[in-house]
Amino acid sequence: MSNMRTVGTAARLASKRPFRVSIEGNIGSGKSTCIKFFEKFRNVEAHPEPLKEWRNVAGHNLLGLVYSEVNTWTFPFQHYVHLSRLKIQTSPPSHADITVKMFERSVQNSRHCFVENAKKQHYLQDPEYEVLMSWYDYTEKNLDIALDLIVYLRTTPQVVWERVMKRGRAEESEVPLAYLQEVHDSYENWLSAPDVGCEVLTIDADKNLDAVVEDLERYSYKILGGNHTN
Ligand SMILES: Nc1ncnc2c1ncn2[C@@H]1O[C@H](COP(=O)(O)OP(=O)(O)OP(=O)(O)O)[C@@H](O)[C@H]1O
Ligand SMILES: Nc1nc(=O)c2ncn([C@H]3C[C@H](O)[C@@H](CO)O3)c2[nH]1
Repeated sequence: MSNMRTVGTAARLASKRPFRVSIEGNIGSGKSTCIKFFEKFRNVEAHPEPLKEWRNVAGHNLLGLVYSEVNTWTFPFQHYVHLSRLKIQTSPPSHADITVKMFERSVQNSRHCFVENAKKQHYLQDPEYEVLMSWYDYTEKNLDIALDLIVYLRTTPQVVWERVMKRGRAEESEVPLAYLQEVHDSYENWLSAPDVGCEVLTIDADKNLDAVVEDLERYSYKILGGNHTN
């Protein structure tokens, strides 16, 4: 992991790219809420998840389709998620004094979390999985998508399921607790491994909003790259 981190840091220093932070967590864990908290900093460029894009791909709501027919639409949906995340993660900063680029989930998340789960649950056929892996391998070898920090909003499936049902996004209205358990387990497998490739700051996001905001405040120096030499 330290070598991966060195590579990432070296790439950042060489290209003087901003500090890259991915806000990670289950559906309904509070990522958008976290992004909104940091948007107020002038030197931060924050990117929420491109839901609008996923809901209108030449008039097709891919997000709705993947929830309605998961076996048919996971493969195309993961392709489009890859494209949209790649655009966010590799685009240059919007102006010169941006020193932190923050986004909701990442290319690494798709590969190590959602696509791994889709393979495990057979939402993807093996050949489809291998095609996606070829994309990820090429991307990681040829583009600088390295992350400097992951903020993991860790939750329990029951808590986020209640939030998702209360929030009431149309596409997610039928999401079973079991699916949130799958996504949770995929996150845990990914972020508890020794070779994530960057530091992981875990925050207990089961807590109420005020308590989580207090933690974001407490860790904001670190989340905004304070401990890294720019
Ligand atoms: N700590 C919290 N306590 C209670 N409710 C919360 C908390 N954090 C977020 N919420 C609420 O839960 C819902 C989900 O929050 P949010 O949209 O930030 O999650 P998210 O991680 O962005 O979800 P998704 O992955 O689906 O985009 C929202 O209605 C939000 O107001
Ligand atoms: N299948 C699948 N693969 C992904 O890579 C992925 N990334 C996000 N999402 C879903 C979760 C929320 O419903 C909604 C907003 O996070 O989009 C995904 N679903």
